Amino acid sequence: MHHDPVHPFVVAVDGPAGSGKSSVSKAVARSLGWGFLDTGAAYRALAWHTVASGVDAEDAASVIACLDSFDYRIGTDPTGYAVHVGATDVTRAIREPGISGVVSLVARVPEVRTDLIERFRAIMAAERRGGIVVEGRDITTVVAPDAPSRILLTASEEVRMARRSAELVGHSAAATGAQLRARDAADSKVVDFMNAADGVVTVDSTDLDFDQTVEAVLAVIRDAQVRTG
Ligand SMILES: Nc1ncnc2c1ncn2[C@@H]1O[C@H](COP(=O)(O)OP(=O)(O)OP(=O)(O)O)[C@@H](O)[C@H]1O
Ligand SMILES: Nc1ccn([C@@H]2O[C@H](COP(=O)(O)O)[C@@H](O)[C@H]2O)c(=O)n1
Repeated sequence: MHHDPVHPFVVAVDGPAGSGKSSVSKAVARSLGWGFLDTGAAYRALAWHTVASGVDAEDAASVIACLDSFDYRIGTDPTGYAVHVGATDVTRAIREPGISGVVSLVARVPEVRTDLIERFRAIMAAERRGGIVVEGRDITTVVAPDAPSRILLTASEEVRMARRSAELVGHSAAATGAQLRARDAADSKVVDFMNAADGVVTVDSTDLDFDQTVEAVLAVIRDAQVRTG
């Protein structure tokens, strides 16, 4: 398959919670001078919007109704990444455990997925840098199954829980770990991001530090660039 120079080179990255998808993908995009799209941020922003609208995230019909007023914007610049819903900057608020605790309820609704996937594809098509690193749960399989480089970024559950706990100061490690595990269990019912689909390269960062993981992902991308000409 040859890469079309008119369109950005798409790197699709999937993996479980806390595997390093967003931090590693952002660093990879920065190093290549490419764009970066965090699709989980959109599901989180919609969860934030439903909560802010007083909607029960368990009620799929009300969540679907929220899509009409979901004015979500995200940049693809890996050095200046921000998420807005309307005029509100929700970049930090969407990382709070309260949102992590309800986001899977929103993400399991098929109409939500169809709507957001359309938005992701429009953002990818509008990218004017040479490439874009897109990360989430179903990027390698549903959003961009034809991407020239597709990666499953994983790490043992123990390591992922430890990394996430180190990040969330002031929250109990046990509660953080339980939430991560519960989110993976709920999300796995919707898409398979624990097993690499055909043609997807696994990068396991359990025994790698951050820089080594970024380098391993860059090596996979370089191989794909050689393969696709
Ligand atoms: N190889 C690594 N070595 C050490 N720390 C890492 C490594 N990869 C990621 N991290 C750290 O692990 C934490 C979780 O990473 P990140 O938020 O990027 O994961 P994620 O997969 O996007 O998670 P989520 O799906 O929950 O949003 C961050 O603090 C990040 O800096
Ligand atoms: N492609 C995706 C990306 C994310 N989700 C859902 O959003 C949640 C938050 O994602 P993070 O990457 O920020 O952890 C995640 O738990 C999923 O519920 C998704 O369904 N598909």
